[in-house]
Amino acid sequence: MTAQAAPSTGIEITGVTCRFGTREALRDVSLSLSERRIGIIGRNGSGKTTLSRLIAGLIAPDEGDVQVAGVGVYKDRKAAIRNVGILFQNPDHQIIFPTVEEELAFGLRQLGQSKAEARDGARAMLARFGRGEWHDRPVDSLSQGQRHLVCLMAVLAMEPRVIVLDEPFSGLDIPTTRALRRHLDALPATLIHVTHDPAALIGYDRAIWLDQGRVAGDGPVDTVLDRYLAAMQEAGDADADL
Ligand SMILES: Nc1ncnc2c1ncn2[C@@H]1O[C@H](COP(=O)(O)OP(=O)(O)OP(=O)(O)O)[C@@H](O)[C@H]1O
Repeated sequence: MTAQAAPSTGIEITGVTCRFGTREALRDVSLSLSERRIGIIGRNGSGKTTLSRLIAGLIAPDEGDVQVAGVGVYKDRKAAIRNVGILFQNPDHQIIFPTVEEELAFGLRQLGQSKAEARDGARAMLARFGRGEWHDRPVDSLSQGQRHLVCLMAVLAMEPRVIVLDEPFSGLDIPTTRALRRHLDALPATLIHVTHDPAALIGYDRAIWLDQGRVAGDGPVDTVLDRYLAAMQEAGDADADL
């Protein structure tokens, strides 16, 4: 019997252009991502969130193709939720249920778990972050940072192969950030981490710098960050794009 080739676990982005009206958020981007820890940096409006949403299959490219582990993530949503989880920048764009436990259990139900399994899975995840008492808390009663943590726990509970994190530490206090960072570092999943903070990418395998919808830098973190920070210094305050 011949050994079968292992299925691809990588992310293949091929010739992707993404427009909003006449604005090109991404232009002809091709990336083959197989590293476990990948950072995406760039200025406001450079296309980072658009790229994250494409990888998670939440939007379709106008041109080109996005595959994760061999799955067309926009076309095959059922397979995509097993392959990719995304943490949005704003928790209120993600949360749909009134209580914390329901929010965490929802994703597990989507994966085919029974009600009881999903409830147990949700409670186990809350316990892992020392937030067991949150299970019946109305989401409305939590702070923005706490709601962000709920979203992250919901993604982690589903154990996707790839986790896309859009500014995962925004709004979290220092102990929670540290606990989260430790937890993320230990995960076997591939992490795609969108950030404005170069320090968040220390120890990462690869950094991608987006500028005006194109890849301006791609390679080892130190090299890409050096070039990115030099360019930001050069741009200076006068060019702040608000
Ligand atoms: N839904 C939308 N409708 C119209 N334009 C959009 C939409 N989403 C993004 N854009 C535009 O696409 C470009 C890229 O936006 P994107 O949100 O991907 O940037 P970003 O790098 O994530 O920015 P930030 O760091 O500010 O979050 C911007 O010019 C933005 O105005």
